[in-house]
Amino acid sequence: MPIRIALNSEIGPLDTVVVHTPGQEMENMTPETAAEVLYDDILSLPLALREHQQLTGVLSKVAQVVEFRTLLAEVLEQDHVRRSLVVELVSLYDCHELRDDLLDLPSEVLARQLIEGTPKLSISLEKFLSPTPYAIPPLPNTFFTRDATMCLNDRVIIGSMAYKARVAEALLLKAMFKHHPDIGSRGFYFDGTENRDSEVTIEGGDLLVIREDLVVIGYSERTSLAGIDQLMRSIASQGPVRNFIVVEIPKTRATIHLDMIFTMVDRDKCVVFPPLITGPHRCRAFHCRFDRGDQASIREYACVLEALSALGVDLEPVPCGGSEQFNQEREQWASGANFFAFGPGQIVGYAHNQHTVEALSKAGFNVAESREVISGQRVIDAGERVVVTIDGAELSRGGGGCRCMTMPLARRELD
Ligand SMILES: NC(=O)NCCC[C@H](N)C(=O)O
Repeated sequence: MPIRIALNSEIGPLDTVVVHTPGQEMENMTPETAAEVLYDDILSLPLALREHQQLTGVLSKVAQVVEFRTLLAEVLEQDHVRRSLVVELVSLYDCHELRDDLLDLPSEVLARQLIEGTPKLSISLEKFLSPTPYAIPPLPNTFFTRDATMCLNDRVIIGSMAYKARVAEALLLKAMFKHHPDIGSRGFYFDGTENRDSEVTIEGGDLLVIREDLVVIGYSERTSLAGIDQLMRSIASQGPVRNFIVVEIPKTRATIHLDMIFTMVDRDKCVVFPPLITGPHRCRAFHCRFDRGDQASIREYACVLEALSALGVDLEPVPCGGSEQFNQEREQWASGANFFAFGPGQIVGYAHNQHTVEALSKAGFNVAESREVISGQRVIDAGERVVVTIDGAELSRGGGGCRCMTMPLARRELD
């Protein structure tokens, strides 16, 4: 399965996507520790798994779906990778006493354990009295494969995570991209794990690839201005991206990333949270263009749709939650604007956001249930506009939707 990184849109027909089926890490938290690991509540793994299987079931019908856990285990077979990753993690969490035990584990067990958490050895009073049973903590956000690394054109971006709870995800994924023998790229546009300057943060939910030369970036709770400036310069110096539209979004829990309020779903359509994208309090957008060197010329627009239109991308907004603000707010909170496109006009999202699904139907999308797509009863025609719905009442309580749970590596060109 050799994979070449190739991604120049949000909606090109999907070839390969990385997902992570949640494991025990999802239940390795208590109500007290949930907030620390960026959860709003504790989740039930069996319920979440059932829903996640609907997502992977649908995507497997149309593309190659690869499990992060498998890729990680494969890359850990290389001794130098295993050694450098383990050393990096025991240093990050100050638990050098675990190094040799970890190095001795079979690759599959080690891969699982690095995600599910490594129990502590109480070799000091501080460790003995520490309230957590873990030396290397579980990574319950791993199933949001979107955020820690990103693909753009034929290269990779390694995120600079805003919270320590997600830093290890970036290290594990970086090892995968750097060393997996079957994954080929032209290298990294940016490596946010290199210089851990706390001012510089970048997460994948804030990066939308519109065209080979055009990217939209959210300036959010998770992605800082310092991060955006560095990222833009680094990408522009390597090309072919020259145009960036930066959208300044509120720094709130409901809007951690831009993809929670804006996702592209077809050549001419996007799903938006109206209060922040089209309404009177819409977020301003800045077109940053790099023509010469690392200096940007910047122009402000009233909103992202205006900025995109000026660059030749006209998108009709479909309102998350329909026409009533009350429903828009409820459904946005439940990841109602967060769709994943597996082809132009072919998207997957949560069934519980009924007003959003209805708005998509009005905008010309057929509605299909994941069960019928997976069983083969419902075949998706080439060129059909369709939203496939999955159950997501449990998954969405982890704080994200279908775009957050998918990291596309390769899409075909749009014609
Ligand atoms: N792209 C996204 O919006 N991802 C959702 C991430 C949710 C996760 N609990 C977090 O707070 O990082």
